[in-house]
Amino acid sequence: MTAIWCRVRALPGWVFPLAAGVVLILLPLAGLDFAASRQVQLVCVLALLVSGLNLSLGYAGELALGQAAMFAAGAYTAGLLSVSGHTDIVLQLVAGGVVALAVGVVTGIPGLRLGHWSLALTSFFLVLLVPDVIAAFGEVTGGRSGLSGIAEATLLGEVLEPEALYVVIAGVTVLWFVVLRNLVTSRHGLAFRVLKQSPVLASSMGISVFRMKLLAYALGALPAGLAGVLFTNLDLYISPEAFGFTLATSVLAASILGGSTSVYGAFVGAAIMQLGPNQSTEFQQYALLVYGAFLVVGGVLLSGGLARLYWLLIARLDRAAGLSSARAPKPSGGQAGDSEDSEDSEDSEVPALPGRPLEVAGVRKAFGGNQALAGVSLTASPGKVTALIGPNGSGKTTLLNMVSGFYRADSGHIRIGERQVQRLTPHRVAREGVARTFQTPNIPEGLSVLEVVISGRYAGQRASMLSAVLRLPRFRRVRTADVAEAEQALSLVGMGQLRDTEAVSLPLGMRRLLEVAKVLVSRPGVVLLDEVASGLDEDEVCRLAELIRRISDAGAAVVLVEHNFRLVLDLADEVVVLAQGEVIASGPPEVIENDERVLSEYLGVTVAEAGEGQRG
Ligand SMILES: Nc1ncnc2c1ncn2[C@@H]1O[C@H](COP(=O)(O)OP(=O)(O)OP(=O)(O)O)[C@@H](O)[C@H]1O
Repeated sequence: MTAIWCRVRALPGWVFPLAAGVVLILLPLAGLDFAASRQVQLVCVLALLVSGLNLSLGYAGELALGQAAMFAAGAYTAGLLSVSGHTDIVLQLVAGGVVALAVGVVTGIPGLRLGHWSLALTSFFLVLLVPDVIAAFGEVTGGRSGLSGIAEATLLGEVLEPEALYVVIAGVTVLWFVVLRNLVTSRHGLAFRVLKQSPVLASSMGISVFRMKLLAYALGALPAGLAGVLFTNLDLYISPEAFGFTLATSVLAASILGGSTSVYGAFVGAAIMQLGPNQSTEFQQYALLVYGAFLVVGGVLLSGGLARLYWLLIARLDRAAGLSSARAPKPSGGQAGDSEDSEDSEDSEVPALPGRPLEVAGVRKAFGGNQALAGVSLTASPGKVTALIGPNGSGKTTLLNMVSGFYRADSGHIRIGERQVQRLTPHRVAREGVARTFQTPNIPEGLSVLEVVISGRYAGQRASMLSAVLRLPRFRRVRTADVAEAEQALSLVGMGQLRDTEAVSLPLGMRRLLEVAKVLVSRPGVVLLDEVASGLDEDEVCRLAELIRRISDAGAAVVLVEHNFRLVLDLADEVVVLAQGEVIASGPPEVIENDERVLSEYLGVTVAEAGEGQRG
């Protein structure tokens, strides 16, 4: 039994879904009657809708109920094309997909621009409006009594018989799931997962939060539009009631049930919803009530949906068979890399970094009446470590947040090389070559150590979504480079053997080193390290110090915010001391460690006491 399980697990992850897809397409050969065939086709239609929602809700973390509106857009596009004599299914699928995409973009932009819950609210109102909009254009759409006179679809001039239509519906569904699987297991899927958990982290890595969320929402419109076209050709009649709030809630319920962060969970959730409750006419009367109760209870009790239960079961079987769960594929179905664990190597080279000078001039920032920075100036040069020290609340983190674009300066300038960056958004600053760590390590859940490091390369190395979806050579080249560079960076921080471990499970010290490895693979020109040594044991501090030195030797301008005075004195080329938002001293470490004001304000000792301390 164990041997069989090990063999099954050794197969590539895509084998089983592909086999299931082939079975789905060939199902009529098993002698499906008309009713059963119709149900399977309705499952496909619902699964397309649910997978679109999963993309924005599960992957980009944006609750958007607009799928019903995009479904309607696809359905009415197909219906209207058909009544005007354009029955070709390919033409309808292209047109329905494009119109749904347009609806997604047009409704997504204002919702996402406003931020917070705005997309959820705008898409909610959009769904409420759909029946009224269809009714308002009654002369074209048939109004509340529906659009009839839809002719059977054709392909290359031939009418599609029911069996052929089945193959088209199942085929489009399988194709879309292949596309979705390829997308979410690519570096774009990784970027979506980072974005969902921490937009701050994502933007500090050069990912445009707005663009990525819009992309997920608009891309999710595509399967909804296709589903609409297929639904129209299945029923040959459409009316506004089919696209209302009840449908939107059933899509959301199926998404939560199957697991919104799962590709295939969308199909399972849709199948259960379609073959279960949606069958009963009695249920239809109370559908909204039941969906609502299900969302509340299911959302709490079944976190991660059936997909999570599935992965827990797989992990248990893996353990029973003696397989390391760390090597098991992630819930999204993807393996981050295929190569063997690398040996740690203290001798691994830090690649040359495109260092750029950072210049902060007269920067002021107030939070209400609290003047956090009162005209701070400093310069960090490439190839040098510039330490920023000062008592708690003196403004160090605020300054890092200003440089990386999270706060806007009230006045003053910040330059990276020749470029003024004080008005740029965080992801644009990151694209200017600024990489940073956070005071509390910001590591997304559910990512392996290797995936976390790979995510650091997202903004620097471009491979289009199309190349990811079609698995073009460019995608494979970038993926190979992603894995190789991430492994090299991990070996530099001495964590090569941990590449498949879940990153959030690491102790604090290792999470800090992991952040440094992630920073490194982004090939930064300016590196901002916010208290990276805190929580590290002595060994780790030594390894970190060595690493920081090598990063600056490789050419980067390093700004080190640190409370460990000894580390600062050992490592820094230049020290800038802040107190109450002002620079009270700056210079080489040997000057700073004897500066009376620094010793009294920062360390609370006199020069004589400090000297005794060092002698002791
Ligand atoms: N988002 C914010 N809103 C309001 N006040 C803030 C904000 N961020 C920082 N401050 C205030 O600005 C001042 C400087 O804080 P900052 O975190 O930059 O200090 P720090 O030197 O990094 O301190 P620590 O060493 O404790 O991290 C503090 O008085 C803090 O309360």
